[in-house]
Amino acid sequence: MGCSICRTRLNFGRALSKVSLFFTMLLIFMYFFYCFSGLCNSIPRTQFNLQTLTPEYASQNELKERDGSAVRSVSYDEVLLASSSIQPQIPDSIERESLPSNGISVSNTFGSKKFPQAIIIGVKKGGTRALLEFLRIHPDVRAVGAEPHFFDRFYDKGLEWYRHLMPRTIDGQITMEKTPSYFVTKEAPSRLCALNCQTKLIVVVRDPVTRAVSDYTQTLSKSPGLPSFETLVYKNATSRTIDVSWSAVRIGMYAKHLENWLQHFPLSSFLFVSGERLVSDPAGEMGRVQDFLGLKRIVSDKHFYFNQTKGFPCLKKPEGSSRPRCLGKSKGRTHPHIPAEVLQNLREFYRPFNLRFYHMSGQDFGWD
Ligand SMILES: Nc1ncnc2c1ncn2[C@@H]1O[C@H](COP(=O)(O)OS(=O)(=O)O)[C@@H](OP(=O)(O)O)[C@H]1O
Repeated sequence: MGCSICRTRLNFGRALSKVSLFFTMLLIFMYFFYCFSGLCNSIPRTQFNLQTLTPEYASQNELKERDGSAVRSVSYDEVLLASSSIQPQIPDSIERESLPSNGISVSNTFGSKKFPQAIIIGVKKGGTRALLEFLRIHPDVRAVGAEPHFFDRFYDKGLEWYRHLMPRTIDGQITMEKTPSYFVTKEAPSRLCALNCQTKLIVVVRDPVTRAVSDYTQTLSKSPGLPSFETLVYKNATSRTIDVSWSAVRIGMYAKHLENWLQHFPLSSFLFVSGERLVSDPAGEMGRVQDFLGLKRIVSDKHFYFNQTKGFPCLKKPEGSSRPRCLGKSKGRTHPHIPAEVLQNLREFYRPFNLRFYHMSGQDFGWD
């Protein structure tokens, strides 16, 4: 009798441990299922800097390049994806000055990753970084710091790859990105329209002559042996025919590129921001941008001061920082001297394109 009670207890104990083992296994299985379906990403995450992995801590607000290798902030997402099969190539064009000035990345741990509702699609060297950084002060704007280059270089990586690059947003916040090369990419408008034809498009335009020189200055800074501007700008030096195959020239033919976009998007989808006014009156231009995006006018003249040394407007309090900050050294560079006659030739070349662009956009930018 006593023994049968013992046996019953023993069997009950065994059954209990089997049941608890079963539930433990079930819990582990559910956890892995939850993670593999991507839901783990909603767990509050930390962000850290590669700086913490490097012996020397970069104390400056912008990321530094040391011995040619960039030290840059890496989000948890980037590390997560780098170890997975879908690797987001962090574009070379990643803007090092896009980080908060304390060097610590601030991550939104709530909300979800959505496709952008608004994109700064161009133009290269127009002032796109300044615009994005100014917009990021707005509490209802969340933007990717780097240029995703999805609709030009990385389209084959697929939409989920693209969405994953986006920051999390909560209701009422808009997701944004900037990739200036979209404006001149033939396939970009149809690809973007296939995703969302309601996307708001912002184009920062600047005098195409100055833009071309700025573009050349950037290339020269990377390749000091580059031929002179005047060598590259002419297809035929004797006849002084402008070489439209040179990207520094081609990008400035705004009317041509806009025509391509207008095949897929109505004019009302666009806001053209003056690159010149973004420097002379940043608050005024930001007012227009906020209205276009349906945002409350929060970014105002209170946020800017003119830095005499830099020669550009800078932010009193950039996103994630309480200290004033200007854009990095690669923004607002001194341009090399170009003979006045060459600039004049280029100005004449652009005139018909500019006039057509003013007509198409309904705005006179006064470049002529
Ligand atoms: N606030 C402020 N600070 C610094 N620079 C400013 C600012 N606003 C506009 N700009 C102008 O932005 C030009 C660079 O344009 P982008 O940011 O579009 O360049 S890029 O395409 O992302 O490389 C850059 O061109 P360069 O002057 O040739 O360097 C600037 O003239």
